[in-house]
Amino acid sequence: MTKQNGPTKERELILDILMEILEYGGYSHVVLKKALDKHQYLEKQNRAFITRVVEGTIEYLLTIDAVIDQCSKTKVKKMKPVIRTILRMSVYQILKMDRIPDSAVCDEAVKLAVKRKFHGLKGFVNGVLRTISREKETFVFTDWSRKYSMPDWIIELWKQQYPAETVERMMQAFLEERPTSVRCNLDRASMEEILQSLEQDHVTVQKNPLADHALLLSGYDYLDAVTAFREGWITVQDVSSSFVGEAADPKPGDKVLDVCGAPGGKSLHIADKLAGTGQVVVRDLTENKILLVEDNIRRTGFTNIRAEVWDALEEDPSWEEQADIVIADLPCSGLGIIGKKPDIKYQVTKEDLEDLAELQKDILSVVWNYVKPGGKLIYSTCTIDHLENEDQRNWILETLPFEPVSIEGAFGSQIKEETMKDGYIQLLPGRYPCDGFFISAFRRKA
Ligand SMILES: C[S@@+](CC[C@H](N)C(=O)[O-])C[C@H]1O[C@@H](n2cnc3c(N)ncnc32)[C@H](O)[C@@H]1O
Repeated sequence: MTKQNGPTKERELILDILMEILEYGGYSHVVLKKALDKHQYLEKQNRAFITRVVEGTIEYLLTIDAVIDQCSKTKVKKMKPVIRTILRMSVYQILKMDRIPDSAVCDEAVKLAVKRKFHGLKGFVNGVLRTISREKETFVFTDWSRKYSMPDWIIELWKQQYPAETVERMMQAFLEERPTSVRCNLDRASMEEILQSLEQDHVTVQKNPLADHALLLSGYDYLDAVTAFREGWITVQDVSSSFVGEAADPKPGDKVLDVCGAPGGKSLHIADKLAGTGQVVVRDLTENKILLVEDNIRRTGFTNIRAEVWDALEEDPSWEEQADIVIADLPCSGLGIIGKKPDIKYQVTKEDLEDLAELQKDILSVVWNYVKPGGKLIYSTCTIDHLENEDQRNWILETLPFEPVSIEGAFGSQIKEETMKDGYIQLLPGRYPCDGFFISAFRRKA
């Protein structure tokens, strides 16, 4: 680690990144990626340290704040934003990173406070952190909100919908370390070629237990430096999300419309499955989103896919009854991907769920008519919440001219749920080693 009189560069960066996320509402994955891209000169281990402390502090924020509040007269909410951020990132290191001596964490925190012109508060920072370090074995929370750092309203919502053990397992799973989940573009390269290339780049690879087309990667620095990624042989996509392509099960020559498709994960998978035949059109709301899709199309090199800006709420008569498959992977609350994007649990509100459910219905009311009679509609979300999932499926069956299509066996032998014969599944973290995801498949009645 780069040592200097002031705080280390890495800790200054962590402070800046966390300030942007926790005080100004930035998305953790976006802010972190931007910072790491800008500081590519940092060594791999320092970049890994930054990522771990930023992600960990956000994941455990409610637990960390409860610990600080127990040991400080001034409560976290009343503290100066810079000071509370220094304390939060330091408490994460004290509680969760054994290899760093607590005394070093305290010293660095004091240096950070001084560097950010809070000389007068260095005694306070030092005092709070030394107390926490001394008493750390005593912080045992039994209530789920502080134990798993989950807002009460989300716990209550899930407890109304699932058995308590399922909810607890889910929250435990969200806090587990996750390698990067990638899907292999098997029309671009064979699994053998991909594995060989990853090995040459010294990437640690595990087979994904849930699907033959998916791998779990770790031990790399940036993805852009991994040959298999640069060549477009792999795409970052959770295995649960790749099941949308499996449920769609496109046939050679199919015409597919993905109405809310950036950055293109599901569409690229379908383009891969179509093996150069058919046509996939990916739409999203803004030019910036479509640029992301186009980057991915360029990188993967598929020629049977294109992207365009289109508001899914706006009817497009040119697509009426034209699509063999419509993918409606709609905007949702994202409660299933809290493990990857932990800031979601603090940002989403109960009202958001209701607004999103309305938006999903509004979009579905337009896009269903693009499916040709006998064609398929796939409705999916990356959330865990009946209002956006099972209730929407029921609404589709009651309101639109669709019937369920069985997805039994569609995701390989490891995924078995009773509901699959009725054309839907709610994947739950903790039950399966993947994100929380909802997929439902329908056929338009002739
Ligand atoms: C869940 S994400 C899609 C992820 C994508 N299917 C994938 O696999 O990469 C939902 C997308 O819907 C887009 N979106 C939201 N409102 C929209 C609208 N009215 N029309 C088109 N796209 C919209 C968002 O910009 C976002 O990219």
